[in-house]
Parts: sequence; C-alpha cells; structure tokens
Amino acid sequence: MAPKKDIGETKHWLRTARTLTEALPFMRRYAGRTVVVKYGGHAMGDGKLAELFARDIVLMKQVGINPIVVHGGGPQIGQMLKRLQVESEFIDGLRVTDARTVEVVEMVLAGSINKAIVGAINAAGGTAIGICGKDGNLIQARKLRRAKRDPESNIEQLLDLGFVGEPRHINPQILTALEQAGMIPVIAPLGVGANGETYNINADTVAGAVAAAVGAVRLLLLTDVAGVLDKQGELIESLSLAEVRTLMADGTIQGGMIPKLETCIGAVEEGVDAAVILDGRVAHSVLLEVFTDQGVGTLVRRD
Ligand SMILES: Nc1ncnc2c1ncn2[C@@H]1O[C@H](COP(=O)(O)OP(=O)(O)O)[C@@H](O)[C@H]1O
Ligand SMILES: CC(=O)N[C@@H](CCC(=O)OP(=O)(O)O)C(=O)O
Repeated sequence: MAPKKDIGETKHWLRTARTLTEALPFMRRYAGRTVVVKYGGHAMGDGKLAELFARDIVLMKQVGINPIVVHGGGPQIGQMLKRLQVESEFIDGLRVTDARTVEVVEMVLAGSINKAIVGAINAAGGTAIGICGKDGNLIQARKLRRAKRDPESNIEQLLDLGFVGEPRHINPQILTALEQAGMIPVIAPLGVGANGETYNINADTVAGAVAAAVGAVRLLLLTDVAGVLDKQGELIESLSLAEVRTLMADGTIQGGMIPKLETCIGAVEEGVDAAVILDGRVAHSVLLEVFTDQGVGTLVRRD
C-alpha cells in the first residue's frame, strides 16, 4: 500500500489540482495560437527572474501554445554606452541613435542579451533560436519620422532620431518555420533598411508588429511597473482604445509608456485579440496572465 501523504503534501497537491483546473480552459483556448511576449530590459532583473521567465515560456510551448519572445535591453545598452563614453539621449521614450550608437545597440541587443535569453530558455528545457530583424529579412525597416509640436510657437517640427527605424514589412516565414520545428524564436529589435543599413527599433514596436503579422492571440509587454497607473498611482486593470488615447492626451501616460501604448493600439487595431502591459519582475507573471481568469496588469482591448 502506498504511504499516506502528509498534510502539507496534500495541501500542495490540492493547490496544484486547482491551478490545473483553472488553467485547462485557457490551455485549450490558446492551443496552436501564438503569444508574443516582449521582455523589457527593466523586467530582466537578476538571474533568478530570467530563469523563472524562461520556465514560463517553455511551459507555454509544452502545452501547445507558440510563444515568440521579443526582447529589449534599453538599460543594458545605456550601461555599455556609458562604459564606451558615448552620450545618449531619449526623445519620447526613443533613443536618438547616431552611427556610433547603432553599432553598440546591435552589439548589445543581437549579442549578449539575445544569447543570454536563448541560454536561459534552453537551460529550462526548450529549444530557443536567437535572431534579430535582419535575419531572414524578418523586419524590413525605414527611418522613423516623428513630428513634435513646439509648445511656444505651436509649429510642428520633424525630429531627426538618426538610425531609429520603424517596421515597414514583417516577413513571418522564418517564424513559422521555427514554430513548426518546435523551436522558440527570440528576436532582437533591429531592422534592415532598403540599403542594408541597420535600424534600432523600440522593442515594444517590434513586438506589436510581429504580433500583428502572425495574428497572435495575445501580446504581452513585460515591464517594471504593475501596468498603466492612473494619476494617483493606482493600477488601471482594463482600457479601451479610446480610453488609452484620452490618457495619452491628458499626460497620464509619459516616457517609455508612450511607445508601449501606441504599440497596444496598433496591435489591437491590426487584429491581435488583446494586449497586456504587466510587471515582469513578478515571478510567473506570464503564466498568471495567460492561464487565469482575472489575469494581471493592464489589458488593452478594442472597446
Ligand atoms: N501612466 C503610467 N503608468 C505606468 N508607468 C508609466 C506611466 N507613465 C510613464 N510611465 C513610465 O514608463 C516606464 C515603463 O517604460 P520603459 O522604462 O520604457 O519600460 P521597458 O524598459 O520595460 O520597456 C515606467 O517605469 C514608468 O516610469
Ligand atoms: C529606438 C529605441 O529606443 N530603441 C531601444 C531598443 C531597446 C529597447 O526598446 O529596450 P527596452 O524595451 O528595454 O526599453 C533602445 O535603444 O533602448
């Protein structure tokens, strides 16, 4: 006869059974669909968090969902630029990128960060392949043109952000091939221009464009805050596209949150079911979002 379970073990078993019962409908709903997860530089934290993140991604793959990881690395690029004594400036959450800066951006994003994430996923039992937008012509990009209205003169000026790009066309074939081979794509946010030049693209923007191109069921943007906060600092759990636009216009949303929400609007308008901004520093936040009813963070939905 099998030995009796002790009470602690039984409680743990019951909790696991409840978790599985709650998760099963979501596993069925998302089976065979793609979830794009943007892993922000601020969300990466220490090694333990990266390990938990990698385990969540592998688990998703094991239950039949296709995760695609798009990563950032803004703070890590900043550290390297500092070490190399290259000045760096942001406008509306975007790094002004001259020729010297783009070399460093490529080295950090497609090099050390991409390979660290690939290593973590592989160590967790998955098969990850690291690529950037230049591989397989995944992201054809063009120079980003951004206008800003001068508050004093009220005249709109075109800003020159250098080699900052925006996706012009995504070729998802390479992603489909990796997915069919049971592999997990890990994408560094660089694009290739018409003349072969490298563009630095905001990682949220890339995640949104990839999610739209593959018809993802969810776009998850992992960051270092609980989600979108209101003026009192309280988490907003759900926002329609119209509500997002209001918060942008009244200044509640600033800095790096601007490209994040612009991305959510674009992705949802282009057919992604919903986008979520959530805290990547919370252990298993990806699983909590995908496999529970209430989810976490701020959900951006069509209406
Ligand atoms: N309304 C808001 N709610 C939450 N965060 C906001 C808001 N407005 C601005 N932010 C800022 O946006 C930051 C997230 O953007 P960013 O630093 O670019 O993240 P990541 O590196 O993860 O992409 C937050 O840490 C916060 O400082
Ligand atoms: C144009 C632009 O700003 N590119 C970003 C790319 C990395 C990124 O987006 O990283 P996070 O997601 O960690 O912020 C940069 O140079 O920092």
